Amino acid sequence: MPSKPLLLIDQDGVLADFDQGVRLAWRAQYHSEAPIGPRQHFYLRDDMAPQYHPQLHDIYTRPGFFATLPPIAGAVEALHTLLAHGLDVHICTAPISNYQNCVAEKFMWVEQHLGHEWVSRIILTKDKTWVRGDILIDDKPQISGSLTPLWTQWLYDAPYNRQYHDRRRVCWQDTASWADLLA
Ligand SMILES: Cc1cn([C@H]2C[C@H](OP(=O)(O)O)[C@@H](CO)O2)c(=O)[nH]c1=O
Ligand SMILES: [Mg+2]
Repeated sequence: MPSKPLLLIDQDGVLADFDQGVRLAWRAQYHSEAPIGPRQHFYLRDDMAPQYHPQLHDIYTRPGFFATLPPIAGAVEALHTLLAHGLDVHICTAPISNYQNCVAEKFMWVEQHLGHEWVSRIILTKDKTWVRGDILIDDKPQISGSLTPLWTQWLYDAPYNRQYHDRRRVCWQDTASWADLLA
């Protein structure tokens, strides 16, 4: 790794809490807990019975969902720290296929939580293997695409990826897990 690596940081599941956003929206609408089983799969729908899939889809495609996702604990502070240490930090995020609200709202989220100057650091792509970088911090355990990636993935810790032990694991609140980046 070069002394100042080019860093790609994923958005949902690393900066913005997609799962918690669904749980909050479900509670607000149905006045009950979201019927989500143990989190074992990356896609939330895979831990929900098929009968609930239309309601789940309705929640994460509706206006306001992506803009109002709560931040992951420690994420905003961590990104400011990384930038202050001179790292070239970019946010590398994929839109959902129903992009109508998601795309603009991902930008709004970054502006609101990180500041306007971070908007120009967003790289929006369906295929992260096309993006250059040294390290990609991402919660998705299997990232596929049409190229061989130039980056190495550090897995952002989540209940649905804990069965993977083949990569470095990062959690913002565990500062030792990313202290090497500041060295
Ligand atoms: C459908 C779904 C999408 N997402 C996020 C991941 C991607 O964003 P990101 O690349 O910022 O992590 C985006 C498109 O799949 O939506 C989840 O995190 N969980 C889900 O269940
Ligand atoms: Mg993600």
